Amino acid sequence: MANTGLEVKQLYSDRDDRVLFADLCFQLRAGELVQIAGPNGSGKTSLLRILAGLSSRYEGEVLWQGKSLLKHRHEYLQELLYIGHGAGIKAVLSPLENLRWSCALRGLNNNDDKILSALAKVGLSGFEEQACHSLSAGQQRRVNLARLFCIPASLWILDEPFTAIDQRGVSEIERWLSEFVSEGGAVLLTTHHRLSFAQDFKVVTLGEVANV
Ligand SMILES: Nc1ncnc2c1ncn2[C@@H]1O[C@H](COP(=O)(O)OP(=O)(O)OP(=O)(O)O)[C@@H](O)[C@H]1O
Repeated sequence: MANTGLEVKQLYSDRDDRVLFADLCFQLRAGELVQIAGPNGSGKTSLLRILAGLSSRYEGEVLWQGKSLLKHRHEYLQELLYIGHGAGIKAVLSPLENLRWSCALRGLNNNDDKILSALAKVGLSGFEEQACHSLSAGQQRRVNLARLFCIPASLWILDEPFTAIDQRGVSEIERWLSEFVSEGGAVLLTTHHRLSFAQDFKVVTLGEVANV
């Protein structure tokens, strides 16, 4: 099959002599969502960073559309939208400026109409030109999430996308994920929240770590 999405084959990674995961195998196809689950410190963020092309601390293979991520990194990154668990925005810039910057990194210039409609979609109408440091934690998170709607991608990798988001916002994000998947997008995410998702989805659970 030509379009095989993301394939993780026999992935191994460790930190400070502690194995985070070994022989990890799973596949994420177009039109699917996979949740990476596991307790604090089990390696979810480490895995997502590897799959976002930000870390090479691993052994094994990661393929996108059947091609090695290592050999076709640039091509892969053009199709990927990664939102990490940090704020991911520059506090001194406004939402509009932050998103202009994100879009420009993908070669998308003169994209203000799309950016403004993305900001409206995430509930930030009226805050477009206010410095991000003066926004609430949830609003800052929403600035980051607005990237979903102004940067085209076929794979979303999202690390704790619901952090700091209110209850209504969580349902909205779940709906956005569901719509993206229905349109053939692929989503890989971590969350400690119990996902309420319209379609079936897979859960890949990373190993237990010390109980606290
Ligand atoms: N930059 C780093 N330097 C050293 N150790 C690190 C670093 N980043 C992560 N680790 C270690 O790797 C392990 C896995 O961390 P990771 O952030 O991937 O876990 P996680 O499953 O995402 O946790 P959480 O649910 O708390 O977000 C932890 O033991 C952590 O201490």
